[in-house]
Amino acid sequence: MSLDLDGLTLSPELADLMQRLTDTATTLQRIIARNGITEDLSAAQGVNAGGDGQKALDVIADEAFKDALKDSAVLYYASEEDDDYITFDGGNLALAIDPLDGSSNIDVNVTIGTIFSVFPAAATPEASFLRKGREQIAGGFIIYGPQLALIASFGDGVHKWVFDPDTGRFERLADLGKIPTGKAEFAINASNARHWPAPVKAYLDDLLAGETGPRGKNYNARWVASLVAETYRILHRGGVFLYPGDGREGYARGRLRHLYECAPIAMLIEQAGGAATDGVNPILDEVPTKLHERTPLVFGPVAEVKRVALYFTDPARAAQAADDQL
Ligand SMILES: O=P(O)(O)OC[C@H]1O[C@](O)(COP(=O)(O)O)[C@@H](O)[C@@H]1O
Ligand SMILES: [Mg+2]
Ligand SMILES: [Mg+2]
Repeated sequence: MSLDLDGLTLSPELADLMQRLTDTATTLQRIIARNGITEDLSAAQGVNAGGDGQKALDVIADEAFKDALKDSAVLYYASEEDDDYITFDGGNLALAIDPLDGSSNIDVNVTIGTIFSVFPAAATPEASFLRKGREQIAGGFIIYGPQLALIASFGDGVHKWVFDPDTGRFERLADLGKIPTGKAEFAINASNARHWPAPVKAYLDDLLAGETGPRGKNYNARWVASLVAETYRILHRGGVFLYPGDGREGYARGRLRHLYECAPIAMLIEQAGGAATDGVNPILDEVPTKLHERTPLVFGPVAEVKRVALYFTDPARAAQAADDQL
């Protein structure tokens, strides 16, 4: 096995799936490393079911994962790149996947990833996937960056592996602990500020006011436009992420997809002692009604995410409340 699963009690089917996902990731990493030599992986390929333009690598990644799942325990497959659920001759698992996350970064050599969510297979694809994210048996992502890495949770904390190109193995490193608190750093696409709802505008105004404002400190901003990269950073050094709904046409529920982006990220964040909401309600308690459903997403340390919620529910207290009163 090239993925070290020692010490984890995964069912044989889930262990096999994790192995297949990471084997495919090493293939994709090699393809990504050669971008531009014989093929332009950012070339436009059409439009997916969610209305996003597809890049060559979106399609290559989706096909690679589908191929890798032949004869696996995955019965139902739900992908960002497919209009509908796909049924395989599988067994007891249902896999939702964003095969290639952060695709606007392919042509600029910036970190991209694959996000995955695993449920027990039920009688139909809808019954398997359209349920609370709390019922996931695995959630995580693979990140194609300076390092190829895997971050995953099976409901017992957040585990981390780094691919060693010398041995061809994903080596398991120390589990990630709690998301660090107190890091004055936020991630939001500020170009949408004029479209944000009032609570989000007010929250960001208070952060941007810096040490003379209500939060009393200066904040740093980061926006990689790659959910896997923002999540990796926040899990390791803290800070808060927001992709809210906004006033642009089609963005009332933000941009990110509940099933194969937000639910697995929310599982990791909660397992790291943080919180992930749609602004107010926990993502993992919400039930999507369709495959490509969007949801606003806010995540980070619990106190900060609760404070964001106060801007929606009790704006008068939002900036002033002490962390332990949130
Ligand atoms: O370009 P925007 O609106 O800032 O959106 C960036 C967000 O879109 C995404 O790239 C969406 O994912 P895909 O690349 O899988 O479509 C996220 O990774 C990222 O957080
Ligand atoms: Mg994505
Ligand atoms: Mg994608």
